[in-house]
Amino acid sequence: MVRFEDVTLRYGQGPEILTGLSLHLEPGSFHCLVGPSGAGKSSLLKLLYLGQKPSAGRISLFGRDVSRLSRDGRARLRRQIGVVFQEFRLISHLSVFDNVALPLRLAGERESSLRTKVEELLSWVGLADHLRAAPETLSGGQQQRVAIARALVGRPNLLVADEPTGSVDDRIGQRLMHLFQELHRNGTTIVLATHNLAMVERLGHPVLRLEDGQIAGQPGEEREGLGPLSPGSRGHWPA
Ligand SMILES: Nc1ncnc2c1ncn2[C@@H]1O[C@H](COP(=O)(O)OP(=O)(O)OP(=O)(O)O)[C@@H](O)[C@H]1O
Repeated sequence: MVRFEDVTLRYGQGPEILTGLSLHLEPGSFHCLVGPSGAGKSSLLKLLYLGQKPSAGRISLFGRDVSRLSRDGRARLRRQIGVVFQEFRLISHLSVFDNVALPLRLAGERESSLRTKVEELLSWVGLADHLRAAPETLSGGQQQRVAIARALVGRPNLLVADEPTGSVDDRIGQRLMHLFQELHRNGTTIVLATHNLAMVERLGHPVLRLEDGQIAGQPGEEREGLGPLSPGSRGHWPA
């Protein structure tokens, strides 16, 4: 599903953020990505959703070497990936409904069929009463839920989420985690970056710990994840 081979990333002439990183994530797996602030979690996710090209190395998604894809091929692949951005990135001049409907409209889905999907999902995340609202009139937590609904509405094969519960209260956070677990059970591959180690432990999925440009533990080697966090490793990273 996801294969990184010797991937290095630097921005311009800056330092290497990721250094010869290799990684293999099986289809249908759920991994939590943790590590200190600035370790490069968002950068790794950016590579995953094709928002950034690596400086060196090879990335394959769904069995395709992404560097060999045409522009159209990249766009098609990108449509199979749902992304929850840390800073939401909602489109301010579109309503809540239209933000969530956007991926389906771009994929050419008919209005009659997308309406039900969008309304159901927005209802599920507790925003049924805000369909016509402008994003800036919502609280941070509500905007985050719109961003999550938009990432999920196309039923992506790969879901990439950057701190997806950072702005919601515990109750909503748990509900969202249930939703992610349900997606995982339905076969979606998920990579979730977070500082919330309690949530990581609750989820109980394999952990990828990013440190010094590498997945900690086996620098440069292919990883399947590190297993659940041990109780002793709780609380190492600042929120
Ligand atoms: N577009 C960019 N241009 C230049 N440097 C960048 C860019 N994006 C990120 N960086 C740098 O890359 C490093 C890793 O940043 P990144 O956001 O990936 O870390 P992170 O682990 O997600 O951090 P946090 O947990 O605080 O969100 C940081 O030093 C950051 O300043």
